[in-house]
Amino acid sequence: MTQIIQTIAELRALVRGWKAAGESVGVVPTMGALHEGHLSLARRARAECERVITTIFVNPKQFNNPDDLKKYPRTLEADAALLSGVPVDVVFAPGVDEVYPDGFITTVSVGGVSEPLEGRMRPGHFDGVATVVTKLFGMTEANRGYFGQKDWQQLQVVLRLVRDLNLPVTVVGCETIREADGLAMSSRNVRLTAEGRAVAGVLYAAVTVAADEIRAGQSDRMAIREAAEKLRAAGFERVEYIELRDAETLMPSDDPRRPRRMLAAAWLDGVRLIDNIPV
Ligand SMILES: Nc1ncnc2c1ncn2[C@@H]1O[C@H](COP(=O)(O)OP(=O)(O)OP(=O)(O)O)[C@@H](O)[C@H]1O
Ligand SMILES: CC(C)(CO)[C@@H](O)C(=O)[O-]
Ligand code: BAL
Repeated sequence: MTQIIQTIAELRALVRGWKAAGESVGVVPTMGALHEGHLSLARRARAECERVITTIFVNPKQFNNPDDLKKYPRTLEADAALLSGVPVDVVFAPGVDEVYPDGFITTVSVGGVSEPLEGRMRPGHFDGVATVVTKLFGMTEANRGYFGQKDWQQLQVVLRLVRDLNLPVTVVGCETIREADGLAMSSRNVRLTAEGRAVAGVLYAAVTVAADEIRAGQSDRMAIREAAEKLRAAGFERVEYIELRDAETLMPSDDPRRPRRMLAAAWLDGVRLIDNIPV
């Protein structure tokens, strides 16, 4: 049976019982509006941990754009129903005041890997993510934390955070789940118009071709320029970035011996889509 819990005190009491019985705990942090991508994380946690907590919290501290926060889909009942099908043990859905009570002043800020790409386009975003993820690890006492590769830079930030602060949690990066046309599943996809949705798969297709070309020896710049042109031709109104980076540090990389990643962000229909693939 999946239980919905909204207070930290109740969550702690439950976790204390599990830990006393020697059970392992997995946490799947989300902002709700769940889709198959989230459920794949929850199923992996279910397979690997004795107890599973999915957190649903639209974290105001990681939104640099107030309109984005206001428009973020909120579907708690439907989310809880999907999670009871996994099933997870607990849906932890605290209110904003529970997570950030009066007087809250601490910020966790990861340097380096937080700075480029998403960090540059969304100032303060990764401080908000690092702060809330640190709190969620503390509240849930999780042994394992599950994160999607769709948010590749976020995954690297969390890995760095856990290493730097010696947090007793293993971070598990899970494969990106895609729609049939390659579009990475994302809660924000519901905001696309039918016309936008029909061309959104071009983002994944264009970076896939660029990565193939780079592997075949074409210059990075040329391959990336072609990908950006394909997006504009398909109707994307703005390409924020398409970059080839070191997969771990997210710094520019022309060393093919290190794992590299192509990462992209582009606007379609007023919706900001992101994607990334290995090169
Ligand atoms: N398509 C996906 N495949 C795998 N993991 C995913 C996918 N989409 C989201 N996740 C992961 O689920 C977790 C929660 O993400 P979040 O609630 O922000 O959902 P989202 O769909 O990414 O929403 P957003 O529109 O904010 O990007 C994150 O670790 C994220 O990487
Ligand atoms: C990890 C996370 C739940 C922290 O708010 C969020 O950034 C997300 O949904 O990816
Ligand atoms: N999915 C990552 C969290 C965010 O976009 O705010």
